[in-house]
Amino acid sequence: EMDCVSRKEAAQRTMKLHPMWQQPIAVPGGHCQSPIDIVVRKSVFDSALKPLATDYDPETCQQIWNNGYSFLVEYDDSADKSTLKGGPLQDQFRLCQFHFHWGESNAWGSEHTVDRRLFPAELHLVHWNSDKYSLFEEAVSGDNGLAVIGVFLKVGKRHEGLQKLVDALPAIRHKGSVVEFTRFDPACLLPSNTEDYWTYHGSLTTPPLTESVTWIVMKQHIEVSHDQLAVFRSLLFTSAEEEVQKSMVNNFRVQQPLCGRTVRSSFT
Ligand SMILES: NS(=O)(=O)c1ccc(NCc2ccco2)cc1
Ligand SMILES: [Zn+2]
Repeated sequence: EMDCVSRKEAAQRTMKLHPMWQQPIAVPGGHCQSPIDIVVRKSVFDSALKPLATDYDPETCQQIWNNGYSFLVEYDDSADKSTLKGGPLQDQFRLCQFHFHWGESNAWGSEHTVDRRLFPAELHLVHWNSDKYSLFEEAVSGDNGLAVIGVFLKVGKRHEGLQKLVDALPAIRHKGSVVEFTRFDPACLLPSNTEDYWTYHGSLTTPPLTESVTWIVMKQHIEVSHDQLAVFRSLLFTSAEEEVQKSMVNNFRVQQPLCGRTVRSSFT
């Protein structure tokens, strides 16, 4: 059972187990960190939780790039065009980007787990509270600033909507590369059932690890093919100039202590 460890211990765990971060990370407060293991039988049903209301405009899709942690598809969030409301949220949130986390094998790769079950990958759709803030950067460290939808990926049939994105990846193999990427509707990456989810208060899972996130983790996964996932693994952590190239795999953070938080479910 993961106890609520000291910040030092948590930082040591993160650093030791997670080669991606060499420098120790002093997390702000550190008792609402993500990801977590979702213990289904300990989640609390809340009948007030509404279905997710996403309203994404594919015309706001701008570019896809390799930031050295994952690859991001970025959206124009200068107006309320691609929005998320409903679910556990009281305010309106704007989509700014989505990205994934995955493993070197199909046996692991997700950040959240469900009753300790690992998935080969996890999609994060990142939104910020445009009722309270005027920029993502402000919302990152603000109260109730962010809402991230997590969707688990399983290996199975080919995901037709994902293929346009997979085809763009060879052009951004190295850290820092960017290509134009337009008219992509991220709604195609959501499961058919957007009523059933778990929600809890947590953090970003990469630096700055700020605890401003309302997490919404979908119960239903999406399926992608083995070959599509293999293209994710062809990306590199390293930039073109670096002599030693490192495959972009295992870009997930280890589970963090729940520290007494309640995970609510929108379904029984
Ligand atoms: N994996 S995730 O969904 O929790 C996530 C989402 C977004 C960022 N952004 C990090 C950032 C950039 C500028 C300020 O902050 C980091 C992590
Ligand atoms: Zn993420």
